[in-house]
Amino acid sequence: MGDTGAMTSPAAPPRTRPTPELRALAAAGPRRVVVLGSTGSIGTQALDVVRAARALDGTGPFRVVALAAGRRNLELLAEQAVETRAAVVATSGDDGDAARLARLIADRSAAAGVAGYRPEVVHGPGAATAAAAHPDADLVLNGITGSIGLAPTLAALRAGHKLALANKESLIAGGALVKEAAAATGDPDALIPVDSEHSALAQALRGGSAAEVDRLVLTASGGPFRGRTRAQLEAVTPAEALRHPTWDMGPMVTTNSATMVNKALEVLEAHLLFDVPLERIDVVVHPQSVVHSMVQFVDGSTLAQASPPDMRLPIALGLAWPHRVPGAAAPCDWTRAAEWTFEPLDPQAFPAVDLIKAAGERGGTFPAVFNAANEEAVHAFHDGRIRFPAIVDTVATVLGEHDGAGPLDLDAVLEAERWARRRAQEVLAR
Ligand SMILES: NC(=O)C1=CN([C@@H]2O[C@H](COP(=O)(O)OP(=O)(O)OC[C@H]3O[C@@H](n4cnc5c(N)ncnc54)[C@H](OP(=O)(O)O)[C@@H]3O)[C@@H](O)[C@H]2O)C=CC1
Ligand SMILES: CC(=O)[C@@H](O)[C@H](O)COP(=O)(O)O
Ligand SMILES: [Mn+2]
Repeated sequence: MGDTGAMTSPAAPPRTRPTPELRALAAAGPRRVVVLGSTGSIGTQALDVVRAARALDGTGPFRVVALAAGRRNLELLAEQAVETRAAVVATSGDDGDAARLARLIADRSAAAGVAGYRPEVVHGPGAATAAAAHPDADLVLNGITGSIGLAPTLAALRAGHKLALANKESLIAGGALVKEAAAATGDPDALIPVDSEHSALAQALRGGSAAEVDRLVLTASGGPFRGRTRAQLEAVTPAEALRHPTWDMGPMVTTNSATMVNKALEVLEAHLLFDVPLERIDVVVHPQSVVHSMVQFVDGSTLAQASPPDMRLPIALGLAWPHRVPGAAAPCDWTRAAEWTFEPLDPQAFPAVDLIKAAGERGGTFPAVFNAANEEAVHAFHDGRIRFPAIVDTVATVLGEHDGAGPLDLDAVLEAERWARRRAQEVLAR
């Protein structure tokens, strides 16, 4: 067997020089960026990208104008604020959290010799949404987890900003609402995928016209339980579900990878982003996570995007789109033997992809219900209240009871989500 590990382990990205495109981006004034979910996996890697890009030429193509996070890691949020000198720092926490955050920022800025730095600290459930609409921003990176990211997603687009979207749940729940908000900006590049598969697809789609696209093929690592039967999945533990074979991510997306709900969400995400019908979107299991997805064209040609698993690449491309950031991540080492394998998904053990295709065909609020029920079930699994297969079973039960008729507006989505969460809790308690 080839040495797959050597090709896939993220090494330090190579040091390099800015391209003329990136210089032009910086010369036009750096892209002013809001990072939502800055203390999480996507958020911290986004700040790595900003820092590394600055090191390319001393100034850099990005400037952080606002940061937003929850309330769990105010120390890190304060540290990030002092490093980036963001004008606005948002926490979803309460008055006490905001006061503590302001104190942490004051202490750290004094220690860093920038005692005069006093950002506006905003807090509460609407804080990330306010940050997303910051008037000085050009681009918002949404790295929040869950459909709680929908309001910030809509706020960013409605403020006319570009949206680099990692928070796939907001596109799933908001669907046409998010697409309409993106279209209303008048910017064909308003909605930029950051999810690795969709970044790969966006890159491969540069290889032909929309009419020349035959199928989209999303790769899936298969997660920690690849090859298990449904019966074997009954005994798996939360700790095992959090042991992703190739990516280091937050707990929700990691658990979703284990159930294949992540791939299900991504199939619908691809349909919404690229307007390819669901029946022409496939999933293939590729355990090495080096080929991030593929576009098959009508002439039989397939274009794939390949790189060792490292989110800094799609994040950097998302921040600079349509330009590439030199040295964003290490490339494949083509001088060493490697093996890439592909195998079909087992729909009996992992029915989530089939389930979302049916929900996507029904449209309306069905996808929002799928996601909301899943979020509740994932928490129940980690609390030890249900076994692993019950996560997707719960989603199926709640979807089966949903009446999604009616126009799709924000109120309808929020009401459907509330219903789905309530109903999921009842099903989970059985
Ligand atoms: N991680 C990855 O490699 C990938 C992630 N994604 C997607 O990106 C999104 C983020 O994932 P990931 O970074 O792994 O998740 P994490 O759990 O690591 O991070 C989530 C971030 O969101 C913040 N947050 C939570 N609630 C709020 C709120 N109400 N307002 C503002 N911020 C909030 C958290 O802050 P706090 O810590 O204070 O709670 C944290 O900063 C998900 O949608 C995921 O599916 C997609 C592809 C790859
Ligand atoms: C890195 C990324 O984009 C994740 O969404 C990843 O795809 C998860 O891996 P799975 O292929 O196991 O879902
Ligand atoms: Mn992905």
